[in-house]
Amino acid sequence: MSLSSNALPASPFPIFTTVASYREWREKAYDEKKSVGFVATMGALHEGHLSLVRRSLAANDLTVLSIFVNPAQFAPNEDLATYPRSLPDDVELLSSLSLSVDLPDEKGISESVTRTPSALFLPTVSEMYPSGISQDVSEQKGTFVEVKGYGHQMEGKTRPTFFRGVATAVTKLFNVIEPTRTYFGQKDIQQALLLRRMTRDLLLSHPSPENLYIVPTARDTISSLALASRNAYLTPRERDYAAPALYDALQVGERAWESGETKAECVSHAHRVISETMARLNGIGKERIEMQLDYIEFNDPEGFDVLPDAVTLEQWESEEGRGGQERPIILSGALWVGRTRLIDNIILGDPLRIGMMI
Ligand SMILES: Nc1ncnc2c1ncn2[C@@H]1O[C@H](COP(=O)(O)OP(=O)(O)OP(=O)(O)O)[C@@H](O)[C@H]1O
Ligand SMILES: CC(C)(CO)[C@@H](O)C(=O)[O-]
Ligand code: BAL
Repeated sequence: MSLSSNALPASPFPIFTTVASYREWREKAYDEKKSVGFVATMGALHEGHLSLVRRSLAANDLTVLSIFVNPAQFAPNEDLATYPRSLPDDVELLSSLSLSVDLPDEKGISESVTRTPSALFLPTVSEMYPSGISQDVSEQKGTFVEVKGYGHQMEGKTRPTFFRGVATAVTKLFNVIEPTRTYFGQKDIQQALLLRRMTRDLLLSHPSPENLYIVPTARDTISSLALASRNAYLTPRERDYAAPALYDALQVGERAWESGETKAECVSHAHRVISETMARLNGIGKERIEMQLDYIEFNDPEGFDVLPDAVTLEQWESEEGRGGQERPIILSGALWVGRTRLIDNIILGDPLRIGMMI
């Protein structure tokens, strides 16, 4: 797809489709000693994305978003072709976003300043992959980034090439945007933690690992369903009655964990929530909703190792259980509802210990 500037929606902020044009703008920000916050997205923006943008507006002079549906993170059998794309709506949403921030003026007196998104980076596939890109890893040529040992568990078990695609695209985005700070969502917790590790391993300075922030999951105010672009695939009945079962199941697992049950028991309680929802929704005479649980699991946030079945909260909190470190646990799951794959997670323990914002 090529993007000519007259195909772009009108916008109060510049939209850069080339690396060169963005870099000119970034150079000016360096000259003016302005900090740049960055939010990477695949578009079809929703309140979850906006919560990341607000965090960036609060802490940075300038805020840049990217919208890029990255082919390398979609396996050949996944939904690259149908992924929701809504650029005019996205630009409209961003155009109406502003945040009032109290800043000291030259005399140190606090004054209120209104910040709005500063720029959108909207590259084409060929701009991002000058050597070309195939979704089939065996056919790929060129340079790729792999965070070895951290991308095969949890989401990587079902999507084995996903994190290689994400790490490659995000490395490129970081190289272009050169953010002072960057913001990722808890909804994709493995992605955020893996990318923080990548910034550390690659000795990146823009952003440095401590400037990669993880923002809590934004949820539907009524059903608590985690907001996601792919929720657009859900039918109203799937969205209202089936999809919320994933978070319900995780919450049941969380309560069982806190009451001292073993990991295996907690997982089994969570599974039961899904199977009972399926039975309730698909009773005689009801329009069928296909639901298929991919996984519900407890993982160590450090290396994403699966917790042993027999472990309990008491054991995890003991010196032996977690090697003397006060690490929380990721309780996460993935559920198919119709053609939509939903993911969600709860952090068991103190989220600050994995550097999450609150
Ligand atoms: N509900 C949410 N709360 C907080 N952050 C979110 C939420 N949804 C997405 N994000 C974050 O926004 C960034 C961009 O995500 P992306 O554009 O893939 O949207 P998405 O809603 O996660 O899409 P998908 O439906 O494909 O999972 C990621 O860092 C992601 O974790
Ligand atoms: C981080 C990301 C923009 C990389 O393509 C994507 O995985 C996403 O939106 O979560
Ligand atoms: N937010 C995750 C992007 C993906 O599933 O491809």
